[in-house]
Amino acid sequence: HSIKMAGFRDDQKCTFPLQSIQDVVKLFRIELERGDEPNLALLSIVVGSVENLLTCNRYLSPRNETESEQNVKPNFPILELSTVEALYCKFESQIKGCVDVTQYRGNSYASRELVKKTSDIIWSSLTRSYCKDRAHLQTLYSYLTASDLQHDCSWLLKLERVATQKAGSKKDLLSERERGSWRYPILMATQGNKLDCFGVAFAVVAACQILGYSDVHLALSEDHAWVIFGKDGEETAEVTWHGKGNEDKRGQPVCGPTAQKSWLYLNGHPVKCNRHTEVAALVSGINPSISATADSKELATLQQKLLWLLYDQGDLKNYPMAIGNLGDLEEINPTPGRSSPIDLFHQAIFAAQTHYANHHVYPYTYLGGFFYRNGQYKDALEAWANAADVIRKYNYGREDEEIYKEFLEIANDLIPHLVKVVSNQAIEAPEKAESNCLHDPQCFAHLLRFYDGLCAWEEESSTPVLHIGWARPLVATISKFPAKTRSHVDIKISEEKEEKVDDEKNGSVNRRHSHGRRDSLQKNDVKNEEDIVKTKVNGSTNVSDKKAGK
Ligand SMILES: CC1(C)CN=C(N2CCN(c3ncnc4sc(CC(F)F)cc34)CC2)S1
Repeated sequence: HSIKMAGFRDDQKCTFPLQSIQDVVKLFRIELERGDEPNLALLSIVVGSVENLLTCNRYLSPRNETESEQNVKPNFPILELSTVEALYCKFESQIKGCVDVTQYRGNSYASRELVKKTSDIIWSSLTRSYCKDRAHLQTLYSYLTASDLQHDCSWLLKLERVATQKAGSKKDLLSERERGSWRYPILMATQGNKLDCFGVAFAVVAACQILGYSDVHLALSEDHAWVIFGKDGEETAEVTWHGKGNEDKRGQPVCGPTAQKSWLYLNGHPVKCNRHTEVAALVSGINPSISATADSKELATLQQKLLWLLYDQGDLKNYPMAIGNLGDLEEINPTPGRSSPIDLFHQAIFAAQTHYANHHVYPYTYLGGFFYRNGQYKDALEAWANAADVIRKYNYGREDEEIYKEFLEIANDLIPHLVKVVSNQAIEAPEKAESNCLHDPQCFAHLLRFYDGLCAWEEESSTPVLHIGWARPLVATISKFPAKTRSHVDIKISEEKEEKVDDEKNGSVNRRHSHGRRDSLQKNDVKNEEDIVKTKVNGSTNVSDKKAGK
């Protein structure tokens, strides 16, 4: 049956061909500022095309012809409207060809069947087997074009070079524009649909937008993505897989015991996107890495400018990770007149505290990582202790590996390194010993709070967290703090009766006994209040706060 192709509007077309970072930013500005919804499929194809050219296809522009292939420095590809339209129409016809919306006519909200059907279309068209955590698999460009040929791309470039050299005279040199467009049909010819976990979820939302369902939106945790739909976005559905070796739960709602306690689902505090936040997720997902050691500067600059555009529109206000990504980019390449990385990381923390009941870990690890890289070790320990105060709210489950690895690296790699550096400082510059971290009880208090959070995370969990591999670095770290420092940390055992603390972990009321051990009680078996005491850990410094590096 004939499918009506919705071409692009004039204000979208007028920005093509895209030949610079500014052109792409202008297209995004038009999409974001217009009254109607930004077109997720269009923007994903554009970003994916540019990313592919700047990282996989090591774009050669005529000016670089003479330079040897190795140190080619791309400036910016030329992205033709025809290429983007062709890929968009391919996606649109595939989706509209497979979903008979007349079957769902009537209710203006999407149904679970429709969401599952859309997910099945994307899912069943993915290449059989491929490396799922490879880079550059997050956009519709990757889904709609062959990535297999990318490896042969050098063959393609050599073929072109031979062809143009054969042509001899200048006039036969194909213009970059023609060569560029000629190059695409081959990439489109073979199937090669690849997407990563996030890419599948994004593709489902983009497909539902094309089908006219404005209620289907992306829900994002710190390591997973699913969709919300229906009246007030009350319905949830898994649409993609998570991790390795986990059976996918596509079509099922996100609920039940696993979703309530595990970090993977953020205990009911995921980022619930609107169309603008979905554009922010697409931009956050831009991956400038060319190789393990090299990044495309152009692509990083594009990502940074697009994030500032979204920031200025207020679209990052409830998206802590996107603000964190911007902070990382600003650390590498500061934009004059803009917020500092530390300000941005604090804005991400504020967003998590304001919108998500402080249930997100990454805002604190963004900040901790920044302090660590910049040698501000006391602040790093405090940020990591705050991160541990978040994870203590959860039970550790088998799909929480990513955050487990994050804390493992902090505890067994970053903190031991930090402690080695400061103990060398104490030896090399004894006169500065007073401001040294190892002589600051507050640093030791942060360390204890960090480990206490990990212990609390483990309690009542189905899977243990800590093991002997954690103990060795812990002992080494603690023993670097002199007894004098440790003695100044007063662990207050106050006899006052503790307020009931409703720990969101499992609805139980948590109380602390005099030994600081946490013993969670179920709601119904309330113990005798008198033996409940409160323990507080904080460092009282033997130097003024100022000198303690506050
Ligand atoms: C402090 C860190 C270790 C540095 N980067 C971190 N990131 C955390 C993950 N990142 C993200 N940045 C924006 N949005 C999202 S949504 C998502 C889950 C996925 F399944 F959809 C991940 C993620 C970006 C990078 S955490």
